[in-house]
Amino acid sequence: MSTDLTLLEPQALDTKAGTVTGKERYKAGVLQYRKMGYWEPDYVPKDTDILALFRITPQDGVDPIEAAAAVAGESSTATWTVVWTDRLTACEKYRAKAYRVDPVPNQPGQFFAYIAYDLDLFEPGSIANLTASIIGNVFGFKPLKALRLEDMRLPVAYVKTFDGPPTGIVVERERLDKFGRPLLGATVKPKLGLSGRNYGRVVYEALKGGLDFTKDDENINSQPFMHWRDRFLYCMEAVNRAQAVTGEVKGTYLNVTAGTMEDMYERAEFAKSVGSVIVMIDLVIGYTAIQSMSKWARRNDMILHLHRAGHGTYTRQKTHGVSFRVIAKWMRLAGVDHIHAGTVVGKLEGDPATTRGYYDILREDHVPARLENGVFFDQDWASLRKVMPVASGGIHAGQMHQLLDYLGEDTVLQFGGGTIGHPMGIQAGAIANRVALEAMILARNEGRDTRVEGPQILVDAARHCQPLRQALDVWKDVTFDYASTDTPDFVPAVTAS
Ligand SMILES: O=C(COP(=O)(O)O)[C@H](O)[C@H](O)COP(=O)(O)O
Ligand SMILES: [Mg+2]
Repeated sequence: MSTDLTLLEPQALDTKAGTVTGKERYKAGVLQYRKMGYWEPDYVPKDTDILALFRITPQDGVDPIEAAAAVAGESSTATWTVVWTDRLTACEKYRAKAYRVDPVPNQPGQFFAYIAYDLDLFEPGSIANLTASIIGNVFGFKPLKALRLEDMRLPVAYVKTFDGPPTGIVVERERLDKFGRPLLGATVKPKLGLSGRNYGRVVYEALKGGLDFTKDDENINSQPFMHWRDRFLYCMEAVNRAQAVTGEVKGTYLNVTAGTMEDMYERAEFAKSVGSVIVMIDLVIGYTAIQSMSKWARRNDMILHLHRAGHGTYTRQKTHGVSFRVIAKWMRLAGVDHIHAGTVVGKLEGDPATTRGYYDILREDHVPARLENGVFFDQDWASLRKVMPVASGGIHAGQMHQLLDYLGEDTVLQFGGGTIGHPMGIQAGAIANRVALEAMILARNEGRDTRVEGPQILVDAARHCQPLRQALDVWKDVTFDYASTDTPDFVPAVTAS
């Protein structure tokens, strides 16, 4: 299997260093970025450098090396013209350095540009500060048709300036007393419109039927049909009753997303005061708000669930925006305990190889570069806690073997429609999911090949479980087989042995 970028065909790029030195360097006027020192092909990144890999699509006629140097310049110290005030600073150190440009395989006009940033350019422990440089002005830069941040290497020295997830996978499992299997959840549906009391009924039935969690949808906050306080009270009544009848720890992610930090803190404090073990926020609240909520969750021993609402606007298209693998890294730093990371088989974007990369980033302590999963850099997390990936969006019991196979054990499998839409009702929907999961885990632990035997294992389990039988019947033909937009650029090379 080949993961070496140097195997790429060299292209006719003029890669030689072109930095202007001496008196000419600081003469007033405009100088190419590569001549200003933002292209250093011989640069060897330091262990403490932050590295970024951009996919650049230069305008027609723009030299890719100059485009890469411009990205380095505009995302660090440069402006469009020479400024003599550079000389009042340690400018050689502070300049970001584009040090490598490769053509993207099979994508004429696109290039991978590697850029190194000195650690001193960034405030410790602030995603807002990091992103203001790395995805700041540079995304509107005219000489580029398009720009995408594909990956980052965050040095240990930087990782250590963040607290990371307040709870993490290990402690979450201990608090919930649930081991050896994925957790099961459901998003309450319909997304909008239920009153507090009806909403609480859905939560109760789903939890009593065997799910571990239910959750608010991303757009449920405090609307006229159900104010947040009503929802929190009815949900916690449901949680407490379900815990009493099942003897299991249960939770419901109460979405505290609101228009201001003050409102979010008020809602989170209330969730805590009525006994919730978990609160939820949406990605759209912004990086600083996420970090604030993470600190709150850490202080209050709460699990923090993040719904990645909005990410598709900038993660999905391969030539533009920010890859979700980078968002996943930022969110592990920022400190969330759960994050939606894709299902592969469900209704939303999720190529298997690319999704695997996200899951590794969230769950491993050391993530090696694996180009076939879209991971370009080794990433050492230096014992930062692990984030539980959440698989959610158009999944049902009939896919249980695939979910386990693709996503592994440390995950939350969330069936919204796939619980609440069950023909026998919500509790039956939950039973179907729990029985399907337990049957699959048992088969796996017995050493069976669940990837191959999965459908039969489900059919066998359904013989003794009418809710599972009905779930398999109703949803058996439901698949979402569409082409993925966000696929890796490298495939493993098959080598003869
Ligand atoms: O409400 C749902 C899923 O409902 P259902 O289970 O009924 O489809 C979630 O908002 C999406 O999963 C988000 O997507 P992602 O997890 O990819 O961010
Ligand atoms: Mg939703």
